[in-house]
Amino acid sequence: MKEKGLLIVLSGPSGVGKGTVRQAIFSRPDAKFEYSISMTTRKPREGEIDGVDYFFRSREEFEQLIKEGKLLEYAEYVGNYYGTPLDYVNETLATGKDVFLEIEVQGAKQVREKVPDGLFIFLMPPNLNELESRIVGRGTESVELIRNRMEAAKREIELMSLYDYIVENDQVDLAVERINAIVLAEHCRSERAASKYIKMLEGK
Ligand SMILES: Nc1nc2c(ncn2[C@@H]2O[C@H](COP(=O)(O)OP(=O)(O)O)[C@@H](O)[C@H]2O)c(=O)[nH]1
Ligand SMILES: Nc1ncnc2c1ncn2[C@@H]1O[C@H](COP(=O)(O)OP(=O)(O)O)[C@@H](O)[C@H]1O
Repeated sequence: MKEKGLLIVLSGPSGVGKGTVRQAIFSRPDAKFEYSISMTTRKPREGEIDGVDYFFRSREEFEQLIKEGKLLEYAEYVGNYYGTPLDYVNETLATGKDVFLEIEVQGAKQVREKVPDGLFIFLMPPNLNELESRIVGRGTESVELIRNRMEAAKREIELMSLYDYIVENDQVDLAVERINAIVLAEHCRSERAASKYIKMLEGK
C-alpha cells in the first residue's frame, strides 16, 4: 500500500502574506505539493478563474456542501464562506502526494482537530508595524476596518501555539525556502517517509 501524503497547512494573521507566499511556492516549476483549491462564496476578482483560483459558489450551494459533510473545514471570513473540499484532500493524500492548504486561522484550528498528524505552519510578520503597512498597502480596507484587522491579527497571533512551526515572512523568497526546508525535515523524521522521498528524488 502506498504511504499517505502529508497534509501541510499554512496559516497566519490576515495580511501577513499567506496568499503571496503560497503563489510563490506554486509558481516554481519544482513545487512538490498539490494545492487544494478552496471553495468560496466571495465574488471572483478581475482575472480570477473558477476552478483555478477558487471554486466560486453561491451561499446556498456552499451551505448544502456543509450539510452533506463535503468540507474538511470552513469558516466565515469578512462576510463570505471559505472551505476546503474533503474528497480532493483525501483522494490526493491516498495517492501519496502532499497536499497544501492556505487557509485562515479558524479553519486551521478545525483541521488541527481532525488531522492531528498534519504539518501546521504559522506565518508571522516581522513585527506589528510591518503587518499594518501590508494591510494598508494592499489598499482594500478603510481606516476603521484596518483598526479592526489589527485587533483581529493580535488575537490570531495568540493562536500560534497550535502550530508545529513558525515562519517569519520578512522576505517572500526566504519564507518559501523555510517552508520547503520544514517539509523536507518532516519527511526525514520517519524512515518510511524517507524511503518515499528517495523514490521521489529518483523520479519514480
Ligand atoms: N478557512 C479557510 N480559509 C481560506 C480558504 N481559502 C482561503 N482562505 C483564507 O481566506 C482569506 C481571504 O482570502 P481572499 O478572499 O482570497 O483574500 P486575500 O485576503 O486577498 O487573501 C485568506 O486569509 C485565505 O487564507 C479555505 O478553504 N478555508
Ligand atoms: N515578505 C513580504 N514583504 C513585503 N510585503 C509583503 C510580503 N509578503 C506579502 N506582502 C504584501 O502584503 C500584502 C498582504 O499579502 P497577502 O498575501 O494578501 O496576505 P494574506 O493572504 O495573509 O491576507 C500584499 O500587498 C503583499 O504584496
